[in-house]
This record gives sequence, structure tokens and C-alpha cells, in this order.
Amino acid sequence: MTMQFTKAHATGNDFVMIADPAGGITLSPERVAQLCDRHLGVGADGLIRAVPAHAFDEGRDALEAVGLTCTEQAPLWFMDYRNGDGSIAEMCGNGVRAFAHFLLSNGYAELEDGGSLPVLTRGGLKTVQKVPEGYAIGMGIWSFIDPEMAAERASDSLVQAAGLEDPRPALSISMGNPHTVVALPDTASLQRLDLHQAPKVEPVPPHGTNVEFVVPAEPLVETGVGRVSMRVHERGVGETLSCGTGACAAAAAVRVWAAGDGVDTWKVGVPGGEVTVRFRARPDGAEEVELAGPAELVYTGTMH
Ligand SMILES: N[C@@H](CCC[C@H](N)C(=O)O)C(=O)O
Repeated sequence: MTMQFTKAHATGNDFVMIADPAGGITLSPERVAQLCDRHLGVGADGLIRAVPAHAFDEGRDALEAVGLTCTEQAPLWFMDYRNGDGSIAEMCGNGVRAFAHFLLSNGYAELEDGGSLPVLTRGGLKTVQKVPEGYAIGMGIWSFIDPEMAAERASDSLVQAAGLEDPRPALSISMGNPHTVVALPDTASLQRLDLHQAPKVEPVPPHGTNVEFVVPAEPLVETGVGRVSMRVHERGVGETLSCGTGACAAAAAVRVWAAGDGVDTWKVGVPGGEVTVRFRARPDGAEEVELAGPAELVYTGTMH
């Protein structure tokens, strides 16, 4: 069966995008892995199927979970994200930016300046706004994977990776999907890392993890903005040029380690560019996270 696709990227994190307005496309993990293979397929870190939530079982369950309804006339689009190895993930922050850009550019959705586009994901309802740097995503709240960390605010695991002399302490954070953040002392040690093999995390969070290595800038905060550099090894993918949920987790961890210095805006430099992460405290003490950055459509083709 032939199928139209679009290749998109958001700070170098690249995706095969497929529109499925009728909800009739089934993709096995093997088919996804083949399409994402950089030699045998289109090549991408992940695949995203855009499907109206009311058009398939998982989407209808997700709609019910957030207490919303949608129809053919007024669809609420579900981001069916798969990792490059064919596995399913709860959320993809860069993916939501690429997804919104794909929907808007192809006339599947509309978004006026100042307006907000809702997007349903396995990690819940997200919102998208147009901003000067591209799109800003309302990501929901972040949380510690190990609840004891809420009091200790230090490290819950050790990470070893090729290029590191010794295992280093790390903190695991959920952005809907799992992340383990490791601080390194300087840019040279970040560059020395060999992320061809998955880093070893001990103990590994229950559903596996994405691992972010971060180097806080010197000074960490300038004119009220915190800055970190990051490289990432993604669960189900390998090293990628950027990870949006990872950038949010990295900023949250550095903010925790920097002991409540009240910095709410963070610039996270990744090999594929830069994203901005903002935190906003809620009355119940939890913190809402916003992720902003660019998204681009690269080309459209037909696959066989
Ligand atoms: N690159 C994504 C995250 C994709 C999912 C991740 N590999 C996982 O398995 O959780 C992002 O931009 O957030």
C-alpha cells in the first residue's frame, strides 16, 4: 500500500509524519522501525501518525480520560508517536512542535495569533501556541520518578557511559515519559561521551529511561536566564540531536540542584540548536512547564 508522508524536524530531532484523518492506518513496530531506518527506509528518530482522537479506540480512551469529546467537523488531533525502533512512547516534546506545524501547514487545524491549539498525546492533553521562536508547548507538570526525591532533591541513581571515567550521580524526572539527568563538570567531558551504546543506569526506572547529560553554563544564570548544554541518549532511538521532554527534565534537574534559585527561564543548548524551557508555579506547589522552539517540514514523498 502506498502512503504519503512528510519529513519534519524540530531542532534536528527528526520524524516521519503521516496523516490518518480516517483512523484506518495500522503500523506494526516492524514497519515503523523499517520506515525510520536511515538505510532501508525514510530515516528518522521517530514516526508520528496524526489521527483524530475520535477515530480509533486508544484515542477515544484518551478523550475520555481528559473529559473531552470531538467530531469529524471539530477534530481533536492525537499524536500517535513511535520511537525509531518501533516502540511506543508516552510523549515527545519536539514531536508536538513538528506535529502542530504539520497540521497547520496542511490545513488540518487552524491557529490564530494569540490562540491555542489542543493536542492529545499518550501523556495527556498539551497546548500549542505560536511564538516568535516557533511554537510553545504547554507540557503539563514535571515530577520526580522516585517520590522520595521530592524531599531529598539530590540523586537517585548512578549512570555510566562510554567516555566517563566513573559512574556519576543522576536524578530521574518524569515529563510524562521518563528521563534520567546526569551533570558533567565541563564541555570537554560532554564532548568526550560516546553515546553509540546506551548508558547504564542503576537502578533503571520501571519503564526504562532517556538519559540526558548536562553541563551548566558558567555563570549558570545571566540576566535572569539559566543556561545548560545537553546531549541525550533516547530510549528506543539512540543519540539524537535534540529531545524536548529531555530538555525540560534537564532544566528541572539543574534547577533542583541549584537549590531554588528562582530562575524560571532556561535556554537548553543541544547539538541541533536551542530550546527554551519555562517554569510556572501552581497554587498546589507543582510546576507547569513550557517548551518553546522551532519546527520545520523538510519534504513530502510517497512510500511503498
Ligand atoms: N525526542 C522526544 C522524546 C521521544 C520519546 C523518547 N525516546 C521516549 O522513549 O520516551 C522529545 O522531543 O521529547
